[in-house]
Amino acid sequence: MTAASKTPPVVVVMGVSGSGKSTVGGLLAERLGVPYAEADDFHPAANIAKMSAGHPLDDADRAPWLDAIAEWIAAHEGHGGVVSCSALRRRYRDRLREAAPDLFFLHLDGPQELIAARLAARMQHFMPSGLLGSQLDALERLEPDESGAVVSIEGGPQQIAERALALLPD
Ligand SMILES: Nc1ncnc2c1ncn2[C@@H]1O[C@H](COP(=O)(O)OP(=O)(O)OP(=O)(O)O)[C@@H](O)[C@H]1O
Ligand SMILES: O=C(O)[C@H](O)[C@@H](O)[C@H](O)[C@H](O)CO
Repeated sequence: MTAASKTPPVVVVMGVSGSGKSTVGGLLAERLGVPYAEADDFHPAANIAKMSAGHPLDDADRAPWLDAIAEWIAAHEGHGGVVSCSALRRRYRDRLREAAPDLFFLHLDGPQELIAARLAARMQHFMPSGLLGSQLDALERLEPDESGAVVSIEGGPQQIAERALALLPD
């Protein structure tokens, strides 16, 4: 198969709030020439209200949100796409893989202090930086049988996107 005829992957850019999913996900989609979706756009209004009020989501809150993201993923399988989605727990990723078994997860990972500093500097976003602790508590890292890779969030967005591109499957 030539490179040109290769099917582009569907990639989930995962990680805790403030790890740079939206920033890097958008750049990655641009570089791959595939559609991009922001997982926050799939939340029911009640979820946004809950997080805005400083409360972490639970599994039940996340279920309809994951269903909607899974639908987007299924529609893009075979064509390619990038979606930013925290996908913190293994069972959330299992849910998304039901839509596309070959889904590739890029986990944006870095020191808590760096993420906290980026959140503190972020303006006009509904997610309170105080929820970072609960996000880190919920995080279950990629397991060896999961298709994916860990990307360091050190450096600038373009540098991280380059790093991420190099980790995508051939
Ligand atoms: N590599 C970087 N260097 C400096 N600042 C960055 C970098 N990546 C992202 N940022 C900034 O850090 C903040 C968090 O990034 P971003 O919103 O992309 O994270 P996120 O994981 O999508 O967060 P959330 O899940 O809460 O939506 C933003 O203000 C963004 O501009
Ligand atoms: O699983 C979750 O708790 C949510 O997806 C959060 O991660 C937020 O949506 C996001 O981080 C805020 O932008």
